[in-house]
Amino acid sequence: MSSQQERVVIIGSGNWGSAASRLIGKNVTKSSRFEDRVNMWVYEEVLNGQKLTEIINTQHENVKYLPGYKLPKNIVAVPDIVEAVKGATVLVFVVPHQFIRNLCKQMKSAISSHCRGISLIKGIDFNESGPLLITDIIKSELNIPMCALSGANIANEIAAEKFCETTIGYENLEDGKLMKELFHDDMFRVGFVKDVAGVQVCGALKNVIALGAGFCDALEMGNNTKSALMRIGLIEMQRFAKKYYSNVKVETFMESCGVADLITTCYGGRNRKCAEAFIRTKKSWNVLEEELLNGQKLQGTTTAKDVYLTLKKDNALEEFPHMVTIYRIAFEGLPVERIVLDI
Ligand SMILES: NC(=O)c1ccc[n+]([C@@H]2O[C@H](COP(=O)([O-])OP(=O)(O)OC[C@H]3O[C@@H](n4cnc5c(N)ncnc54)[C@H](O)[C@@H]3O)[C@@H](O)[C@H]2O)c1
Ligand SMILES: O=P(O)(O)OC[C@H](O)CO
Repeated sequence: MSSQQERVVIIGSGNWGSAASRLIGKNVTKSSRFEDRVNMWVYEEVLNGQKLTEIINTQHENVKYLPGYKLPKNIVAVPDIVEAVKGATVLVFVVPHQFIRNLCKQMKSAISSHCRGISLIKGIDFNESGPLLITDIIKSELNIPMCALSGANIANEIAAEKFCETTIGYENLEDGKLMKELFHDDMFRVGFVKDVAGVQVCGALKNVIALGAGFCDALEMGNNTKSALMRIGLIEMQRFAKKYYSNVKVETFMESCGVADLITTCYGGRNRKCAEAFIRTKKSWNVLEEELLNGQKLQGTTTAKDVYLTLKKDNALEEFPHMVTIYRIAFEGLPVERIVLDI
C-alpha cells in the first residue's frame, strides 16, 4: 500500500449499499490508485445470535439486505463508524436519508480535510428555510466536496449484473472522474452531469411519484393511466427543481437519474409496492414497511410529507397538484380515486 493511494470507505450496508460494494470492491482492485481494502460501516444487528458484521466478514454475504450475492473479500464490515472512516480519502454515503445527519456528527472528528465524498442517497431534507440537499448536509457537517450518484438502479438487478445506467452529478470534474472509476463497469454505465442538485432532486422526488404509481396499481387502472401520472409527476419534479434550485439543468431529467429512474421506480420499486399495499390492505405505512421490506426503508413517505409542508409554507400547493394529492391520499385519508380525478 502506498500512502498516495485513495482509501475508500462505504457508509451504509443496506440493499443498495451492499450491491454498490460489489462494484466498488471489484473496481478498487483494478487500479493502483486505490487501496484494495474497503471498509464498509454496518449498522450492527444480530441475526440468529450472530452479529451481521461477523456474518459479512466470514461468509462475505449480507444475508439480510442482499441475500444470495457474495461481496468481494476486500469489503470489510466495521460496526464502529469512527474506526471505519479512519484515514479515508473517499467516502461513499449510502444510508436511508433520515440517518445521515446523525452519522455525520458521529464521524466528524475522524474526517480529514482532503477527503471527498459521493452520495448514493435518494432523499432530501427540509428545514424552515426550505429543502436541503443531502450533499449540502454532508458538506456543512464534514466540510468536504461532494458528488451525487443516482439512476434507474434497483439494487437487486445490479447485483444480478443486469445492464443499467447511472448518473454522477459533479461540481469538480476531477472528483467526478475519480468517482466514476469506483463504479463504472460494462454492466453499470456511468454518465456525467455538472448538476449535483438536479441529480438529487430527481432521486428524491421520484420516490413521491412512485407512491402515486402504487395507488394507481391498486386501482387496477392500467398502463396508460400510470404513464399519464408519471408524465405529470415528471413535470412537477422539474417545476420543483426550478423553483428551489435555479441552476438545475433541464437535460438532467433526460439522464438515467431522471426519466429512467422514474420509470423503473414506478414499476419495480419498494415505494410503489408499499403504496399499492397501503390501499389494498389499509395497513399503516409503518406496518407495511415492517411486513414487506424486512428492515429496508421507505423513503417516499417521509419525502412526500416534507415536500407538502414546504410547499404549504411557501403558498405553492396549487403549483404541485399531483404531489399534493399523493400526500393527501397517503396521510389525510383522501379517497384513492382522486389520484386520477384531480388531474
Ligand atoms: N435499494 C435500492 O434498490 C436503491 C437503489 C438506489 C438508491 N437507493 C437509495 O440508497 C439509500 C440507502 O438505501 P439501501 O437500499 O441501501 O438501504 P435499505 O433500505 O436496504 O436498508 C436500510 C439500512 O438502514 C440501516 N439502519 C437501520 N437503522 C439505522 C439507524 N438508526 N442508523 C443508521 N442506519 C440504520 C440498516 O442497517 C440498513 O443497512 C436510500 O436513500 C435509497 O433510496 C436504494
Ligand atoms: O425501491 P425504491 O422505491 O426505493 O427505488 C429503488 C431505486 O431508487 C430505483 O432506482
